[in-house]
Amino acid sequence: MALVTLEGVGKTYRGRTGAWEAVRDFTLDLAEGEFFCLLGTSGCGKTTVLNMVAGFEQPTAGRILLDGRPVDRPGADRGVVFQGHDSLYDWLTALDNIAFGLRLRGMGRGERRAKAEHYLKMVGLTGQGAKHPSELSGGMKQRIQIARALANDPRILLMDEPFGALDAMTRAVLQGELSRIWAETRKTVLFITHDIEEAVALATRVGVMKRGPGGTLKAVIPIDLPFPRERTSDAFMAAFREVHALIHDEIHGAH
Ligand SMILES: Nc1ncnc2c1ncn2[C@@H]1O[C@H](COP(=O)(O)OP(=O)(O)OP(=O)(O)O)[C@@H](O)[C@H]1O
Repeated sequence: MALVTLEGVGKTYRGRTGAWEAVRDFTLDLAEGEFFCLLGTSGCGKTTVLNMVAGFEQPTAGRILLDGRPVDRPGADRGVVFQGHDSLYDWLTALDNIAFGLRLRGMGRGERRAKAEHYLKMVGLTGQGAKHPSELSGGMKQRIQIARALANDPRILLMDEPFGALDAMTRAVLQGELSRIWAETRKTVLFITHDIEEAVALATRVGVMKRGPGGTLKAVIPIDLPFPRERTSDAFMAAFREVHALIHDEIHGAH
């Protein structure tokens, strides 16, 4: 059984300016342990899809199942990592940010601390736990967000362009780190990006979305390359070209 199932999912927003069909007939099964990158141009509905899986938004058509049960609200079984780092609590240290969800679940202080330290180490920030978010770089804040999400041991990690605001070098470093962490934990990941290279570097499968209105899945491409991935290899370039060819029409406006 798939871990997450999206069955004919649609989302029409209704607001003051009328109705906008952001997503139409989106169908996808996510298997346990896979790293699925959802790729598409700006406004095609990627965030809307992720927000529905997260339970922040409700589909207006179709349904979403997690472990066979309908998703109708946010839950600790889904860990969300956003692009910005505003979701970290400024008044808490990095370590306490990581431990926040554990505290809510009633875990004792010692166990909480040990777990938070474990994930701090996993994201390469051992020794930085006493700093507050304002004392951390953008890349470090994203690492803390990832550690916090993992600490809650969710069934799936939902990542919405988590490296979108970072400079190219930091971004490449964090992509490598995330790939290593995924190989270590085999956590199921749904990762949103509009960066083809990022998708090919990280994913076991890439889903390319068609432009909206009515954004939907246009194709799913398995990326059967070993990790860690060598971006200058012929096989990587071939996969890049395959995905690029699919998204080309979306970028250049043809339908
Ligand atoms: N709350 C909302 N109310 C009305 N329309 C919305 C709302 N949220 C998103 N939309 C519209 O739905 C469409 C899809 O938006 P979404 O944010 O899902 O796209 P995206 O692919 O994630 O874009 P980007 O890559 O630019 O973040 C857009 O046309 C957007 O204007």
